[in-house]
Amino acid sequence: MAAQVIDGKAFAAKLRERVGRQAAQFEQAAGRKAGLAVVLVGEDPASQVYVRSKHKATVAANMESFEHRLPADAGEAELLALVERLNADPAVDGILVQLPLPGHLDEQAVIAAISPDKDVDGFHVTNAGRLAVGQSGFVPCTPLGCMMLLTDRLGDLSGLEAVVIGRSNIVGKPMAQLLLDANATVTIAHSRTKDLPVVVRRADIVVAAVGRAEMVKAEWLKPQATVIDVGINRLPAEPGTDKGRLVGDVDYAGAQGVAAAITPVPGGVGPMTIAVLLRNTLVAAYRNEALDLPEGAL
Ligand SMILES: NC(=O)C1=CN([C@@H]2O[C@H](COP(=O)(O)OP(=O)(O)OC[C@H]3O[C@@H](n4cnc5c(N)ncnc54)[C@H](OP(=O)(O)O)[C@@H]3O)[C@@H](O)[C@H]2O)C=CC1
Ligand SMILES: Nc1nc(=O)c2c([nH]1)NC[C@@H]1CN(c3ccc(C(=O)N[C@@H](CCC(=O)O)C(=O)O)cc3)C=[N+]21
Repeated sequence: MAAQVIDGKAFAAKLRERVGRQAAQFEQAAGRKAGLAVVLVGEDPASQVYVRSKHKATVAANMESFEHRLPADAGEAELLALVERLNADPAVDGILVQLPLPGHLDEQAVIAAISPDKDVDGFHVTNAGRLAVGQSGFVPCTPLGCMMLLTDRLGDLSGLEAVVIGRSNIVGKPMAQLLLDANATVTIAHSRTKDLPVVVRRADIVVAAVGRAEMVKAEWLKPQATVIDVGINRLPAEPGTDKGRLVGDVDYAGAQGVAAAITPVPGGVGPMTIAVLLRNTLVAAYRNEALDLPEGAL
């Protein structure tokens, strides 16, 4: 039987709608809209696409969107000064500095400059630490979105074997942390893992966050596994076309014959990331105004 397709796009649309309704209520209560500032340094085309879709989604969810573009050769002092201004701006609840930054800029220093209470990406060490010790803070959008899809599908994850492939600070590590908090038995695999197919084979839940097109093969999967494919890889354009198609880190077609359920690329995790960003921004807005988020809101 073919695997079920986990429709992240539809799930994300519902989440954005809920956030939009709550954002309208926030505006009533606070006398202003919740605000998200996005900072883009340079002209990376993929980043420009993301930033544009974040802007549209923010406005559609009844929030204010502030876009700041700096040239690719902007100095670190200039970027840090902008972050400081956004930290101090009461109209800004959330700050996102689009990554990757051009090579001459120190990403860690820039992230460290963002106020943890406005760090809706959840990348600041304060928020990473809060996640690690179980305090409430901001959780990175992509892993939180993956968890929403998993718990929606599987309910209680207690005792399930989860394998996360990838250990980045923005996806793999926080993903593993969330799965652990949900009482899964968690393994983190990475480029030094000796026998990845064998490790993946024991997983009831596979989260692939590697950045290698179709690396995870159908034969690696345990039958009836649930597969969350975070990877976004653009294949080279076919002759006669201008853009290559997007694929994930998992051999999607093959996995469909083995897995119980799988997220597609596009239309899986990607749309969830943006929806959770809006959710985090609204949570930040309620906190910044010291208002209580309505019970069971999001
Ligand atoms: N859908 C979405 O919203 C988002 C999608 N992404 C996508 O997710 C993917 C991962 O992103 P990100 O975490 O930032 O990537 P990074 O490049 O920071 O991390 C990749 C991880 O994969 C591991 N890895 C690399 N090669 C192998 C291999 N052959 N076998 C096993 N593990 C390997 C690396 O191991 P090691 O640590 O040993 O080097 C590393 O931990 C990318 O495709 C990215 O575009 C990212 C963010 C959001
Ligand atoms: N500070 C920061 N925070 C991020 O959250 C962040 C970042 N920097 N840098 C880049 C990555 C990547 N990322 C994605 C968001 C949405 C889609 C998305 O919506 N993807 C669509 C397809 C989009 C397309 O067609 O290109 C989909 O999968 O259906 C993908 C990837 C956020 N990131």
